[in-house]
Amino acid sequence: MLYSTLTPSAKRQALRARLRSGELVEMPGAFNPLAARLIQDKGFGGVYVSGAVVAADLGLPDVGLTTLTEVATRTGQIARMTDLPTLVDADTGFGEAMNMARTVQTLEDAGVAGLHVEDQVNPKRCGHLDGKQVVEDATALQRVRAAVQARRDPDLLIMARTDARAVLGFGAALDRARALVDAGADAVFPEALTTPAEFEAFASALPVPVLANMTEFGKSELFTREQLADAGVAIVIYPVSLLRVAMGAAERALDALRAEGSLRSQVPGMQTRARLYELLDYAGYAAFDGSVYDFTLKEEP
Ligand SMILES: C[C@](O)(C(=O)O)[C@H](CC(=O)O)C(=O)O
Ligand SMILES: [Mg+2]
Repeated sequence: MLYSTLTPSAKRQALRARLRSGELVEMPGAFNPLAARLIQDKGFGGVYVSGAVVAADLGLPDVGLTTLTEVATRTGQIARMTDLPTLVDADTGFGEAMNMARTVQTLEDAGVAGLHVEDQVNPKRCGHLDGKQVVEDATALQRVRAAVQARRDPDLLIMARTDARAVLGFGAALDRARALVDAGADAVFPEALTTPAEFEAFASALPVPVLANMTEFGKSELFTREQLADAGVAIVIYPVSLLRVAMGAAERALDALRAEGSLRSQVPGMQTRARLYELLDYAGYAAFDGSVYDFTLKEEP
């Protein structure tokens, strides 16, 4: 009950150990704190907090409109719900060097195990859309140096994302990734690579873990965990997937309600009350103090 049983520092150490083991870490994106619980329950290695999802949740496009406070608040709510390490999308750091320093410390306080900062020009956009731009080398490196310098916990994973592949080409993206690692990045997120061979080239050329972004409807095909592990990828994120699944289901249910006048036909696809209570650990609360809340369940159909 009340969730995370581990300190942020223990989760950071666990992520680092897991990365050292060489085993691929799969991180579905949690669109809310409860989803983080589900991700843990299903045996995944980490939870991702997507900038696109935080924005979409607020009804905003992913074009740098969300504020550090909004992202950090949501991230803290998600991270405290799970014992898994949380990796958060820090976009471009919400400004340049000084803002980056504040961003890192604020997200560190929110309990994340790691964060990624990218080299897009502001206003940023989804890395799988056309027309994005990247900053000069000097600015990109300064962002990473500022992030690394600002962290207080040396185990906080600072990941550099480069969007250069789609803008400057493969070779330039790899050069930039090498420079970002020299600037202190603990891991690299090469955005919008197109083939497993490209992931393999990054993973073998860089001395740090490499992340693959398996976002749907983007520029990368949806490679399997085996393909990514064979390519030497260390972390895979499914950033917006659960939001897409949930919103797809919500839309179908609303259509059914319009058409049928009740949700009866939709009940078999719903998470049951019992399963919801299990995820929320009602039993733990009742055991902690039965006088605070006692509950009984009706039989599920
Ligand atoms: C990973 C990403 O940065 C995110 O915010 O989740 C997005 C995902 C998406 O828009 O599909 C991205 O830029 O790839
Ligand atoms: Mg993003």
